[in-house]
Amino acid sequence: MSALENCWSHCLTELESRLGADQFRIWIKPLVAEVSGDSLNLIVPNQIFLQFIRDRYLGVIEESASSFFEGGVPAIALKVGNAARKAPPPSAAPARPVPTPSASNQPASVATFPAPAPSVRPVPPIQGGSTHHETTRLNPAFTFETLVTGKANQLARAAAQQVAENPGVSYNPLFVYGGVGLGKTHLIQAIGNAVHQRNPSAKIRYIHAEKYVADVVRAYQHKSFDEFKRYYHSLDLLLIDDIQFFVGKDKTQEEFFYAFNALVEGHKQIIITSDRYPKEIDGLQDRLVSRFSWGLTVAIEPPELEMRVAILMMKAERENFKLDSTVAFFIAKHIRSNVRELEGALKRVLAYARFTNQALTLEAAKEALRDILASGNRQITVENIQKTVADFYKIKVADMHSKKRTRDIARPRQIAMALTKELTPMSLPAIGDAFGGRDHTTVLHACRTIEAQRSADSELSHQYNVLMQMLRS
Ligand SMILES: Nc1ncnc2c1ncn2[C@@H]1O[C@H](COP(=O)(O)OP(=O)(O)OP(=O)(O)O)[C@@H](O)[C@H]1O
Repeated sequence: MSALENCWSHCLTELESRLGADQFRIWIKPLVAEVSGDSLNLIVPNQIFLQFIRDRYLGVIEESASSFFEGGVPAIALKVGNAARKAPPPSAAPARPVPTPSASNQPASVATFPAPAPSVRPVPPIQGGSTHHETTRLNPAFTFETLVTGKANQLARAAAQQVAENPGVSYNPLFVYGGVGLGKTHLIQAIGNAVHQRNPSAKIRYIHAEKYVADVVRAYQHKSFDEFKRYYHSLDLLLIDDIQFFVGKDKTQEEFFYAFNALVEGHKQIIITSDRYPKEIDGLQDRLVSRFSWGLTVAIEPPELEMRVAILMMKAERENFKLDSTVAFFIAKHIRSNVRELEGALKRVLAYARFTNQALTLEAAKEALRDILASGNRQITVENIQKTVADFYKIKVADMHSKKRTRDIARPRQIAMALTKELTPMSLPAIGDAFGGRDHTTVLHACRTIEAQRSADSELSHQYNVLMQMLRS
């Protein structure tokens, strides 16, 4: 093996550990290395891939190569081509296999309270109780292995993994928040599946908040609160999804408060999700909100382009479909709102290709997604942005044009200006006009202020992302 071949071998090993298995498999593994004189040519499948590698990964590839040569960087050229793939060098770590159902991936049996549906097999009632308890399952597909990681969810995932390894010890409660379809349920069920796998006898309960409310109502009607309490207070892990559904349900909040205290005191783990940061959930009792911040609160943001492509590639792979990166980019560029929509678009494209019995080309994907793209291409207007932001911050649309400068009005107005700059082709003076005849320097100042504050203030950054998601969906 030549020095350059050895160097590429070294880069592969180093890049896999630096970038993580998902990014490595999607972006680095498809590169085919060829030595040409003193230069290392990396052959990529197409032009878009080339641009992406050049913009995002060439820097790290060069760093890695330079560490092999102890400082000197070999010439590395990116080229589009169809080079036959060589066998991977011996030191290159294999790509992570696609998880298949196995003992590690089996659904957890989870007790539920009380009987949710007659179709589910009943198991004997717990001692003294009059209500039937039944088994339900966590979704076996929602595991850490099938969750693609990116900037948008890496913190949440790291926290979730810690909690899965040490439930009741590290962060209690773990509170995960983020917009619709961004993987909150997937993440918390991954914790449930991991805990079950380590400890099959752990008493785990996943419940949607709406169902918990219904359980409280039923316990109330059947005067079976004692049993209700005994059941919930005896769990080892309680996963409760979409807690914003507790708003305005005082009796539910009270019961949950008792369950929360009993579980945390007993070092049993609670994991909660919501579409909002706890303090933003109007109508939730203060004592609950303050308890939610006892542990760790983490956000899941909408995935960036690269992560959306990785999700598409992974989902297609699981369906035994090799998705061309050009097609994956095309879908990911156009479907930006959330992962559920991304999955829907991919299913459509795959079904179309199977149904029409044709290869999954870019043309086929465009055809399959024609109506989604047509509706998604609608223009985002400044009026729409002003209304969405005003509703979100509970101020009047008129305040977007007014001269008021109090912070609770000036901040949303600045956010709306920054969003208008980002989401519409309007010029700074035109934006100034639309915001009560302000000068273009005021708009520029607003955009810069919001940009700086987004990097410094994670809460503001989250709000900005949520607004962006609302406007684009
Ligand atoms: N990072 C990811 N990697 C792989 N799949 C993902 C990822 N994020 C979300 N998904 C998939 O997207 C779909 C929607 O995710 P999920 O139901 O967990 O979202 P959610 O945030 O709980 O939505 P909602 O707010 O509507 O309850 C699921 O099929 C999930 O597997």
